[in-house]
Amino acid sequence: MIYEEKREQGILLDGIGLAYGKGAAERHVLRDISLQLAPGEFVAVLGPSGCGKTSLLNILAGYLRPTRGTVSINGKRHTRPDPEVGVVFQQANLFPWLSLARNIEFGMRMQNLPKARRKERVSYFLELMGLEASAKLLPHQLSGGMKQRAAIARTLAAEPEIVLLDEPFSALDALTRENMQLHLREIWRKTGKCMFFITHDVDEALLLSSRLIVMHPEPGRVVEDFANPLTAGAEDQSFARIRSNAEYSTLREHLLTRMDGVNTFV
Ligand SMILES: Nc1ncnc2c1ncn2[C@@H]1O[C@H](COP(=O)(O)OP(=O)(O)OP(=O)(O)O)[C@@H](O)[C@H]1O
Repeated sequence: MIYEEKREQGILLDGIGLAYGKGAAERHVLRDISLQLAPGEFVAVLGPSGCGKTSLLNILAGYLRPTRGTVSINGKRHTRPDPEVGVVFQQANLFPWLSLARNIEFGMRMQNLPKARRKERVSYFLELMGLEASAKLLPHQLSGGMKQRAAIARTLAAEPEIVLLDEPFSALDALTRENMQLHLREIWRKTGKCMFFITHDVDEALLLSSRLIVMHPEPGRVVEDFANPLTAGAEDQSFARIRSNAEYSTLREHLLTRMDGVNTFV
């Protein structure tokens, strides 16, 4: 019984396959992807362009129906977008007519959470993101990094089971990006959410994740899935310290080869 309860926790992808098009135009984009994602995991997903990372994220989000297989969340079939899955995109996509605080509150309003609870959570996330002083500003008055922090706060405030992030920092400059990475790590540690984080940046994946997944294309499939030894039990280490770990460059090279050398490793 205990085993049953444990087995049902988290997100389960079972035999996911996806084809776009029909007949002669049919293209198999994902094949037989089975993954179990546990609460509290930070999963970085790497892979060459076109290997199906975003398609997989869209299936997890409930935006796209797989051709084969199922997605379940805590034992319940997941087939359409719902508040259990939060999504953060490359561009912040804030509502331009709402203040930063109102943007963060938006998902909670949709869920009809009581006003006092909404207020409390907006304050919590404004503080967590270091955005208290900007609560009343409109999106066009914010920097790129602030907008993306607000977008992450808006997603988390709706209390999803899992947060899907599709290259959320790729539009930011290097300094803002590193700040955002630190913020995200802090938020992940404080909230204990499962993060499913797509990136092209091997360093970002190594610094942030607790688990690393590499996909290969045609059709998209998982070819590597392992716990990140650099961050295990060291989540509060500085990035410089993680980078100075003797294993860092070996692992980095390995991932780069796996991402690049698709033909060598198939
Ligand atoms: N709506 C669609 N119709 C047909 N083909 C599609 C569609 N969306 C994606 N594809 C194709 O599916 C494959 C996987 O695309 P996807 O965007 O999931 O890959 P990706 O790994 O996220 O790529 P990138 O890293 O460049 O964002 C690509 O070959 C793409 O051209």
